[in-house]
Amino acid sequence: MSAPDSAPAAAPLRLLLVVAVALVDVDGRVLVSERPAGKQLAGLWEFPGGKVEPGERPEQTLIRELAEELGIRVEEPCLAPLTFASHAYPDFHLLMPLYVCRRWTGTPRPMEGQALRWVRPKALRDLAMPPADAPLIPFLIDLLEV
Ligand SMILES: Nc1nc2c([nH]c(=O)n2[C@H]2C[C@H](O)[C@@H](COP(=O)(O)OP(=O)(O)OP(=O)(O)O)O2)c(=O)[nH]1
Repeated sequence: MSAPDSAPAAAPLRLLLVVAVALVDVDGRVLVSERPAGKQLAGLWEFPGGKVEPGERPEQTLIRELAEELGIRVEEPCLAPLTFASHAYPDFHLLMPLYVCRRWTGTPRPMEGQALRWVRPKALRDLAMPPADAPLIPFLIDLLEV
């Protein structure tokens, strides 16, 4: 058998399913959270959320993450799908549905010591966010900016 002419194809990137949410306040601002020092993408502002664990539905993941990260309670019918991110990082491919939520119980607070900010959707363009998040911003502007 002869050797192949071209180099072997690179191994496919592992697909990582992460779910995120834009919490929207009465003024139409969305909550972003700063990734802590020491983690990948540290210092960048992201939407609350996290990895979908085995056996979880994405909505269950969000409800769990919002309780853990922000100390708020969200009911599943209050999570409305908006769009998704599909982005190749060097070591994995991120698939990240983005939900919108306008109703929750409690006041979001930094349960893990992370910095939090409420920002207008247009102001997200000036914020340092993970590269996967940039294509999500126009959807939030269309939905929320008058
Ligand atoms: N929650 C969230 N994650 C995002 C966003 N944009 C983006 O690229 N990500 C990436 C960063 C991480 O690689 C992954 C989220 O994983 P994660 O927050 O559960 O995990 P992590 O990296 O903090 O690490 P760990 O929980 O395993 O310690 O998705 C976003 O807007 N929100």
